[in-house]
Amino acid sequence: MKLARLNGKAEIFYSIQGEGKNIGRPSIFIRTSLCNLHCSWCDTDYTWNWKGTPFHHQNEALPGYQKFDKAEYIAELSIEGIACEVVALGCKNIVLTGGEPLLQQTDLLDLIRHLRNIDPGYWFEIETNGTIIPSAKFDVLIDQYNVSPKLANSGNTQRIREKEDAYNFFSSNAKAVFKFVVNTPEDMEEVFRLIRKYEINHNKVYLMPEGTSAETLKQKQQWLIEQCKEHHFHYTDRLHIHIYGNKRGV
Ligand SMILES: Nc1nc2[nH]cc(C(=O)O)c2c(=O)[nH]1
Ligand code: SF4
Ligand SMILES: [Mg+2]
Repeated sequence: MKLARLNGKAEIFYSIQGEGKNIGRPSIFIRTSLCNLHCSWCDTDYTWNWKGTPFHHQNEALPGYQKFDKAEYIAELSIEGIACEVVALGCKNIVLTGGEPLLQQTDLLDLIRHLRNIDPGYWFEIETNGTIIPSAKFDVLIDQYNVSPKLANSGNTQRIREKEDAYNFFSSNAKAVFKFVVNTPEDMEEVFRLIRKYEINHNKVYLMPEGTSAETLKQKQQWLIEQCKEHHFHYTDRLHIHIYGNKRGV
């Protein structure tokens, strides 16, 4: 399957879950390549912003930014190869992320089965943008969906970012929690519209500030926490940014 490539190696790393419901929990991250969305602030643009594509990313404003060479930034690995690295890292909590990992759900299904054959105690959570419905076979094997639906602030059109069937699937799935990436107070109007439309329980909602530096996260913390208190949402920070900064593979 196609994983993101980091320093010549597939991006599989051992860290702590930095966001959401399981924040702070030691976890192995498996980062798939490819995404069906193109968020302007995406911190993993090396999984989709290929040379020759028309997509825009905010880093294009920075001097020296270049779109990515697809062949260079994708690592093709076998299920056995990935499992071998995971076993060597020795942790049983696995975070499947991307990119959009559900684009490769057939391969992920094989990977989950393979690892559970080795040890039934493996835990699998998946970070998804909530636009793709998992198959019934995939659904029975996954332990938790961390659904991060994208808002207008991502730069994606509503048609591609808001898939009604997928929203309805996740909002009625007991294993799903929702993580909204919020940039300005104005974004909250859209969050409320989505929560009402898809009848998402406030107790399953996490609000996370957008940002790839401790300073940016801090600036948005105060008013976001007030929103959480008022509407009974959870606040989630991005712990790995505070600990490691905006680095890959952490
Ligand atoms: N430590 C850490 N926690 C994370 N939670 C979600 C991540 C992601 O990139 O999907 C992520 C990540 O990249 N690193
Ligand atoms: S959905 Fe996630 S991986 Fe895809 S472009 Fe947006 S932030 Fe990046
Ligand atoms: Mg990340």
